[in-house]
Amino acid sequence: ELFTAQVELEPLFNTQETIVEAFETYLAREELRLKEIRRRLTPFIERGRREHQEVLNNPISAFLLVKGLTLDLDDLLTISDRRTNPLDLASKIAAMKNKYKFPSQEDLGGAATALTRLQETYLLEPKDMAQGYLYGHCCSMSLSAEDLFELGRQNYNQGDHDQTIAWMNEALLRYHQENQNGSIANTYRAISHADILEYLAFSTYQKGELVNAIKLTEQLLEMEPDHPRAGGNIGHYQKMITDRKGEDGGITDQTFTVREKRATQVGWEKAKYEALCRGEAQVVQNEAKCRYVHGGNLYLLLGPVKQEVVHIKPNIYIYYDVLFDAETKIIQELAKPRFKRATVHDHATGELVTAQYRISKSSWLQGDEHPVVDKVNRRISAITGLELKTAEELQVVNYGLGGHYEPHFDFARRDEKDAFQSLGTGNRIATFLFYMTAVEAGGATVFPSLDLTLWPRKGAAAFWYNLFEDGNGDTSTRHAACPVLLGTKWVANKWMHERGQEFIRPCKLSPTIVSDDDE
Ligand SMILES: O=C(O)CCC(=O)C(=O)O
Ligand SMILES: [Fe+2]
Repeated sequence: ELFTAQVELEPLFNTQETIVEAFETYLAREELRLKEIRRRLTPFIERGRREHQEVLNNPISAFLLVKGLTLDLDDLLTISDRRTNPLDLASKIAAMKNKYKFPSQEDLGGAATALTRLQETYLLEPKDMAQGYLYGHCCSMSLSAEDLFELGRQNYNQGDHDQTIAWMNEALLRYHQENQNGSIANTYRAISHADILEYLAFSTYQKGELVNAIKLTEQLLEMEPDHPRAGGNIGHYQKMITDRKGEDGGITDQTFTVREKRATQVGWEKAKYEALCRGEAQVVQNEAKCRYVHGGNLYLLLGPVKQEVVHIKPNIYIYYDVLFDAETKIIQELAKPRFKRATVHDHATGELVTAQYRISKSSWLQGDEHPVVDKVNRRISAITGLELKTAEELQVVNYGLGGHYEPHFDFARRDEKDAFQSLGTGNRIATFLFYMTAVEAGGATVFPSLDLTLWPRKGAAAFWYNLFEDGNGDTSTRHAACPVLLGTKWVANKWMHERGQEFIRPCKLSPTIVSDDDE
């Protein structure tokens, strides 16, 4: 899949350019062909304008009249019917499929899902998105009725009827606008008014709004009296209404706020996660403070780092300016050729699988493969004071379209089937997370139990312990990566493990939380 990492979409510009070239050639040839047809038709038109007797009186022009409607007509038809040009185009494009990257149906689905995810998380309106607006940011494009219809259809296929209705309503509006300003020739439309109405009616029915579903289906029937399904559907809906009589009119959701309604749909944690992604519901940390630290480390004495304590118990730190632009570039170049779609642990089987709730690509960089990786590793060790011998390799991540990672723990739970057992280094004691890019909008790291949102700052890093001192997982460290709304998000993870930290952070029997003074 290409949609799971932004960098993987870059080659599509090459593909697009070649497609444009192929069509330019096609158009130029077609234009020539049409011009030739017009040129050959001109004598017919001119003869028609002349005095008929005069044409007939001259044997040459009489001959031409006869030739025109025999030989010349055959030639005209042959040229009108010439298929070599479209066939050339088709075979050229078929050949391109082996040479260039093309997105798949799965990519199309993934890209549409991404838009839905962004819409839900950031409470975007389809009518704004239809104009290309995202969170007050706009761009020079807008969606056509066909585009909007396709988004509706993708949502329909995923069984999301609220979204289907929202997009189809926009499609309908745009359809009428386009018809009014004549911006599209009706003969070449890929969809009809009736197509949109059918989706609208059916999703409305799926939501249980039978009266509205009947109204919409009646409109459909008016447009297409022979529609194969409309008549039957109306009968079916009417029968359902009769059967339902006497029952309560159904649930109205008017008493709920948007957020409450969302919580009933997706659960408390996800609703909180989304709110934090929007920068809402954050608790301001009064005790938060900034300072320069060196922790007695020689390396840092040469240049202490700026530390901000953004949360206490559990302690979460942000370090500023701990990754330099030149290093970021090298790390990105090293990571790109080895990108693999990010996987998650399947609880039941212990296997690694891809999942909709984690959309990104990542690769692992070894300390000895480039001096920069080694230097960065040593810097993490110096900042955190932790032993890195037992740490995992540096994981470099690029998020995809609407890329995100839903709430999760970085540590393995006791019931999890050999998550890290094979490594023999114990559980993930701590997480060090570099932000390699700033994200234009969205893409925060959020902690739903802590009401905490961290906005990516280029060159900064977040750090926290995942385990209590007795080795038990600290469930309040559950966190998530919000969908990227605008811009690019790259991060790099370093997960430190328990082994090797015994003298640095000796384990205790009671689950005391590391406090700021413990370092
Ligand atoms: O990208 C982020 O903000 C968080 C990433 C994360 O939690 C992870 O990769 O485990
Ligand atoms: Fe994580």
